[in-house]
Amino acid sequence: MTPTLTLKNIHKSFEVGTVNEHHVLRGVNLMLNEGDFVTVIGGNGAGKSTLLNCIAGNISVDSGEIILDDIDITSQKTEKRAAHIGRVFQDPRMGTATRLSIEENLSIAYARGKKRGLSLGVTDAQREEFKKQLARLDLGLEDRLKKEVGLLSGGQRQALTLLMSTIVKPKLLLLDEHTAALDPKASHSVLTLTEKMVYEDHLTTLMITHNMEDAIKYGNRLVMLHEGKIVVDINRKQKEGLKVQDLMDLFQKNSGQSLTDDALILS
Ligand SMILES: Nc1ncnc2c1ncn2[C@@H]1O[C@H](COP(=O)(O)OP(=O)(O)OP(=O)(O)O)[C@@H](O)[C@H]1O
Repeated sequence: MTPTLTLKNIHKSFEVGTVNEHHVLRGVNLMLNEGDFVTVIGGNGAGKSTLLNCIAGNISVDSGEIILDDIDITSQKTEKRAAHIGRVFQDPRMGTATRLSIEENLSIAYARGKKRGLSLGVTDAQREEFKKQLARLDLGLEDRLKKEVGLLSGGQRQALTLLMSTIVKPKLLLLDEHTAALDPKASHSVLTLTEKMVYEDHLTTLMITHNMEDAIKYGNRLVMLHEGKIVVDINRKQKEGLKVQDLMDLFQKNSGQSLTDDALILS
C-alpha cells in the first residue's frame, strides 16, 4: 500500500546566519497510511506548528521531501496543496468568513479543488447537501443556513470549519490545536466530532494537541516531537491502557530528558 503522506528527513532553520539562528526541524521522518489518525504532542517550541506549516506549504523546508499520495509536493505552492490538504487552526476566527452566512461559507468550501472557481450562489441541491452535512455536527446548524458565521460560538465555528475542511474529502487533514482556544466542554464536543468525522470519512489526519490524555485517547497512533525530532511513535495497540505517566517515562527513555514542560497538560 502506498503511504498517503511521507516526510523524508525534513530540516528547517529560521533566521539562518544571525545570532538567532534556530534549527527547528532536525530530520523528521514520518509515514502515514490512508485513514491514519495521528496525534502529535510536544512541548513549547518543539516544532509542531512548523511541521504542519511545512506540510501545508506556508513554510518551505530547507531539505527533505514531502510526498502526498505519490506526488512530491515539497516545492508546490500553498494554494495548489490546499486543494488536497484541509486545515483547522487554533483560532476559531480563522478558516471561516465572519460576515458571510453558514451556507455561503460552505459554498466556498465546496468549490475547493473544483475548476468552476469561487461562487457564493447556492443551488437547491447544494443546500440539501449542506443541510445533510450540517446535521452530522448535531448542533442544529442545518436549520440556520442563513445565519452569519460571526454570530456563532467558538465551538460552533470550529465544528463548521472542520466540516468546511472536509466537505470535499482532503487527502490529508491538519488540525493545529483546533480545540485549545475553547472551553473544556466545547473542546470535548469538537474532539468527539473530530473523531466521528475522521473515522466516518476515513480521513488521514495529523492532530496537534497539548493535552497528553487527549493524545492518548484519540487516534490510532501518537507521535511525540522534541527539539525537532520524533522521539516517540506508538500505534493503537501500544496506546491501549497507556497512562500519562507511561508516556512521560517513554519520552524520558527515548529523549534522555525528563518532561518538565508545564505547557503540556498532563491530565
Ligand atoms: N517564522 C518564524 N521565524 C522565526 N522563528 C520561528 C518562526 N516560526 C517558528 N519559529 C520558532 O520555531 C520554534 C518552533 O516553533 P513552533 O511554533 O513550530 O513550535 P510548537 O511545537 O508548535 O510550539 P507551541 O506548542 O508553543 O505552539 C520556536 O522557537 C519558534 O519561535
